[in-house]
Amino acid sequence: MSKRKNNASFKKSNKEQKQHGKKKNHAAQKHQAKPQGNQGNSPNQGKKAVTAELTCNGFSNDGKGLVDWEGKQLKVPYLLPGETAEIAITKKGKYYNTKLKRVLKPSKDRAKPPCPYYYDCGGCQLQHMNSSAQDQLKQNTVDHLMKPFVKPEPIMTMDHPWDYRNKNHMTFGLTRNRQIIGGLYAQNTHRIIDMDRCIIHDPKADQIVHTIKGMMKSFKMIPYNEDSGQGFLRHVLIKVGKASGEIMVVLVAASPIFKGKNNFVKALTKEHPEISTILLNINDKDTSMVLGDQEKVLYGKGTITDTLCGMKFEISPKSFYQINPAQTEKLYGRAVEMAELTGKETVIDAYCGIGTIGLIASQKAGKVIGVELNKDAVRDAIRNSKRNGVNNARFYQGDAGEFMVQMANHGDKADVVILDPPRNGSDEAFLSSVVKLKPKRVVYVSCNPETQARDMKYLVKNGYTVEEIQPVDMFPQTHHVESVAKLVRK
Ligand SMILES: C[S@@+](CC[C@H](N)C(=O)[O-])C[C@H]1O[C@@H](n2cnc3c(N)ncnc32)[C@H](O)[C@@H]1O
Repeated sequence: MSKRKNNASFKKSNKEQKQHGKKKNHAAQKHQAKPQGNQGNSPNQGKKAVTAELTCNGFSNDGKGLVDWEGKQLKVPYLLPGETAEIAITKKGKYYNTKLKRVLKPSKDRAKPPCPYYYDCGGCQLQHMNSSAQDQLKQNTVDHLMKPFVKPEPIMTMDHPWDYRNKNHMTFGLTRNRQIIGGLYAQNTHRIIDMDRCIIHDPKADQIVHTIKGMMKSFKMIPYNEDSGQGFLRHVLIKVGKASGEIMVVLVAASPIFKGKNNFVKALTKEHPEISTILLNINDKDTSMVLGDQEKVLYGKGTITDTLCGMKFEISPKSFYQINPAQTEKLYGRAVEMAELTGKETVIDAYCGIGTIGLIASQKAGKVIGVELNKDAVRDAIRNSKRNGVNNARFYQGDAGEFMVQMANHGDKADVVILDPPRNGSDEAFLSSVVKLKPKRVVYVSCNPETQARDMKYLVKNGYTVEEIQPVDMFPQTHHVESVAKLVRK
């Protein structure tokens, strides 16, 4: 983003920050009877809105209600199937922006969002639905996408679908009258919503952020300003070992010069003796990425450890670790079951992160080969292998696709391939090499069933059958859903 663009958005942000309290109360008064939507199919381009009374006839995969209007299907945030509502529609060119003005006939699935920031934040998309309706929506999403393969199993749900996130990051800023605020961004903006609690975060993590926010003034820690490039503290990232109770605090700053750091660390750990480690991460780039390249340990060992499926895992600040460990145990349990290991197999754990799935599978396999792009995560995986006394697993750093191409070219063998790629799925280099390697089983773990279905279509065209699909609710209150599938060679 250019500086010029940043400046323009800052002016808007300041104005929005000033109006925020007023606007929020207004929405809170209204939302029970008249849910407010503020995100549509396109940016609102300022044309006069038409209000239409429409009935919702379905759901989009991202949790919005679908309505038909003038021969078009439009998405309406916060609208539920079966509901009739007044909807403001703005059209410019071929784009439409919709806003839910008033629900005239509410659905029995409608719930009052417990979070006061829900309609402003956008981090969650489904708090206006009760739990069983959320489960049904995710089930329907996976069922629909997996129709060409096999009927998915019932979704594995979470008993207490709150407080589950073991990782959070909050951003800091200044209001016009130079009060420090901190919280999450409002949806589709870089405007900070000043908040002390996000009800899907680990509560302890939010308490630590609240303490830091309170300490910033006395330590003269100025929040970083994206537009001017001035200031020090950009974000605080917290990782919590839900089983171990260990906590990592990462202070993300624009500069390595941290005056008073020893006193700051002393004061923070005095207030929160449960903190295991504190790091300073330097991010001096004009970027929306949270973490920069350099980091320095200020307190403790720089990593935390957590227990998952009976094994211990060390986690670095930049390594991926599943954000909902209670549901991850269910997910990994099904993945290992689907791998049908007898103790002899060579298993590839592709996109392995800190080695979690591969190391858990290693107890039932002949040999595990893990591959991962992030070098910190690979270092963690190797350490985790030693820590758990595993001697039949090897981990390599590199692109999973290139690694598999090399394996296929060398004529290497694999009995089972487990893959767990990022949201955009795998690539043809990887999938075509799987086909060449001819593993008996492929276990595909995914946080995006859309790309999972796309990739499985390729494997099915090239000699595999999908035998089982298990959806897991790893991200309650949001529209995201995880799914694991078992494919076997015909
Ligand atoms: C969804 S995470 C899964 C990690 C791990 N399996 C777990 O359950 O914790 C995806 C991982 O893929 C890694 N990754 C992203 N692109 C990659 C690539 N091209 N090759 C190898 N690994 C990649 C990311 O760094 C991340 O650790």
